[in-house]
Amino acid sequence: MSTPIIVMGAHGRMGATIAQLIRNDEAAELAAVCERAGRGEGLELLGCEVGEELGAVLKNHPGAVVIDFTAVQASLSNARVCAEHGNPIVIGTTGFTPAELDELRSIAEKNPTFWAPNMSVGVNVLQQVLPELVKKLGPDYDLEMVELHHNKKKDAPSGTALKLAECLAEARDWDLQEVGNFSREGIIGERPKEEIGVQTIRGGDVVGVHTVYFMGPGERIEVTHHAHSRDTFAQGSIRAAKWLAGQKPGKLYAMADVFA
Ligand SMILES: NC(=O)C1=CN([C@@H]2O[C@H](COP(=O)(O)OP(=O)(O)OC[C@H]3O[C@@H](n4cnc5c(N)ncnc54)[C@H](OP(=O)(O)O)[C@@H]3O)[C@@H](O)[C@H]2O)C=CC1
Ligand SMILES: O=C(O)C1=N[C@H](C(=O)O)C[C@H](O)C1
Repeated sequence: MSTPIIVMGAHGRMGATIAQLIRNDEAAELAAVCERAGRGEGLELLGCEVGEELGAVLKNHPGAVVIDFTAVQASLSNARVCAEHGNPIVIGTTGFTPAELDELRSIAEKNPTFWAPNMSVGVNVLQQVLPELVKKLGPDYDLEMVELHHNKKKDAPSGTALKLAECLAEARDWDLQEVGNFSREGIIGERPKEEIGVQTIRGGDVVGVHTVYFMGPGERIEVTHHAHSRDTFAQGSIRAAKWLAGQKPGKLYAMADVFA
């Protein structure tokens, strides 16, 4: 069976990658792509419907799954439109505030909705493994993270870094809102024990690198995930779309649900 998929932001770095991979996937069909009004030039080469307004496109494709890697306000609006039409939606956009994520959670109660700040297999395995490392190393190890991305990225720290930092914090029974330190400058004094530092580096065409440091007495462990290309995220989103097509609403699904 082939899952019909609609790709938002099809000229974007992720949208374009996802649309191409769907075309090469026998178990998925590129039903339509959407771009901002007047920005659809060249997309007709994809051989599917090219739309500007999601609601109008969904009327032609009941049941199709929408994949959205755009921007926070666009993704929220697209999630609302999908809920009106009953089309499932997979969102990869990062930079949501806690309140905006709450809105996605409430939409997910009525319509199948999925969000993951990183759709690679490796990062999702890291989410399971990092808490084990925190617990096995014990409380003497300081936890820090550095994330590198390309110079076009708009949000900081990355959604992945925030998610991994949440995993670290939970493993220590800490609240990231209280212990997260996202910038250091000046005479800041000694590092508090209850802290997780997350530093952001931007430059060039780096696809995405996340390093978690466990720094203790006399030694340190560094765990790094390198994304070699956007295909790894795109393949994850297509896998999630195929999976979401068969799900009922109820919760905001994540990659762990797909792997379960
Ligand atoms: N979850 C994951 O695994 C991954 C998540 N991401 C996240 O995905 C998002 C997109 O990344 P990327 O592809 O690099 O970004 P791009 O800027 O390359 O692409 C975004 C696309 O969305 C469109 N868009 C943005 N805002 C709007 C809007 N308000 N209305 C309609 N269309 C809009 C853009 O159009 P225009 O150019 O006209 O603005 C563009 O086509 C980011 O939040 C990024 O962090 C990225 C990689 C992996
Ligand atoms: O904007 C990107 O490029 C990426 N964004 C995601 C994030 O913010 O974590 C995932 C990946 O690292 C690439």
